[in-house]
Amino acid sequence: SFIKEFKPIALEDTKLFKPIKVSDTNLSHRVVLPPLTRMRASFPGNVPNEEWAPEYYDQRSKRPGSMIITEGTFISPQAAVYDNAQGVWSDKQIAVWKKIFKRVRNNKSYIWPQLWALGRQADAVALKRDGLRFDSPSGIDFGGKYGELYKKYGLSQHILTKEEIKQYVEEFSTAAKKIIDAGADGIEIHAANGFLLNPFLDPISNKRTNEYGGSIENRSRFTLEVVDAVIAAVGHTKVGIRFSAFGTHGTMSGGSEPLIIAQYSHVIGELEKRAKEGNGVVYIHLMEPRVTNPFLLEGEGEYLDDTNDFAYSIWTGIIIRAGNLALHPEISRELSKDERTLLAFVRLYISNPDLPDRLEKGLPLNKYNRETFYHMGAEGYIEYLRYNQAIKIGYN
Ligand SMILES: COC(=O)/C=C(\C#N)c1ccc(F)cc1
Repeated sequence: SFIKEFKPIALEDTKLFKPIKVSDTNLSHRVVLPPLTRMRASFPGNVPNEEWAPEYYDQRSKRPGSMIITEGTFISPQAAVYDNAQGVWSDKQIAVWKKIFKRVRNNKSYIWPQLWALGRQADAVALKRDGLRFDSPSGIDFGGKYGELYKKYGLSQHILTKEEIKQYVEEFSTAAKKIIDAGADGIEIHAANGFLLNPFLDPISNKRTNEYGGSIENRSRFTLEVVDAVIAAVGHTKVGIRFSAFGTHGTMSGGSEPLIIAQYSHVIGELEKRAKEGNGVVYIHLMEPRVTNPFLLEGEGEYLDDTNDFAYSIWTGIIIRAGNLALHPEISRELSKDERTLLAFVRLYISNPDLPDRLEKGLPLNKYNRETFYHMGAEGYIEYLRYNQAIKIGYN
């Protein structure tokens, strides 16, 4: 059914529906599908769901010139400790990715897999079962539901050595090369939401005193080494990166850390320096402070004391902004006034495969069901209806 208590506003007169060139891609609109894990990959093997994933991405890229960033996608087995999320390291995985890319390309749209490594947020049961490392920057006890689970399984955090950090850098660049060679239009480095790179960026979790910690520059090093290695592997025109400066998911500081804007200003400044040398990433993708934790419900845990505006005075390229926007069209209208801003909508794009058309015309939106975000099933993945299909069966 449609969301009742929400009055859609047509955004067709905004820049959101003005074409924009993003690196080698020609977008016909600026509504982006950002990453959200869907837990439909098969285990063992972390293979994308061959039956449903091509359909899922085909449905959401139907409007030619759309930009899709995929569900988080693991770079290696050590990075991959959620059984039903997909990876890019094996031939079996690549074979299904090629099917996905073909469907999106047939729609004349573009797809950017998000490259992911779990670090501190790996699943304790799987870590124990597979005898994998529970990787972290400094082994700081971070409590929460994760903390208890790790203790229950007798897991202690492994403080990454410099060699292991280099290994991860290598895995990011190898994964990027593989997935670009398989036909992706670009890749997004996941440096957000408390996963591998994020705890290195955050003083709450990174207490290292060697070159990977102890200062804003040193906390940025791992992320920037990944950026440089991926750019060296696939070229700067195919690389984006996602940050959640104000995020608290995974027991990150969020806005309570006075240094957090300085920290991200430094990283983004380093990206801008590379751009000025003709070797910069294509875009930076920022989670809005309004959404501090993707698992909280609308309006819960909002952080409204700061904005991502700081990034605009540092980074001069494309900025993608994501965070509870579809239900705030007045905010989308405001943010889209900026010439280089793309807006990402994940929950409503999941339940509205034709979301760009609906936002353009101010059409009612299908409700989404959180229960099926992360659950193995076609329901909640490929069964949501396009507007005309919904009307035909009597949605109101
Ligand atoms: C893929 O990028 C993410 O940030 C994923 C998650 C977050 N936050 C995520 C989604 C579903 C889960 F079950 C665990 C983590």
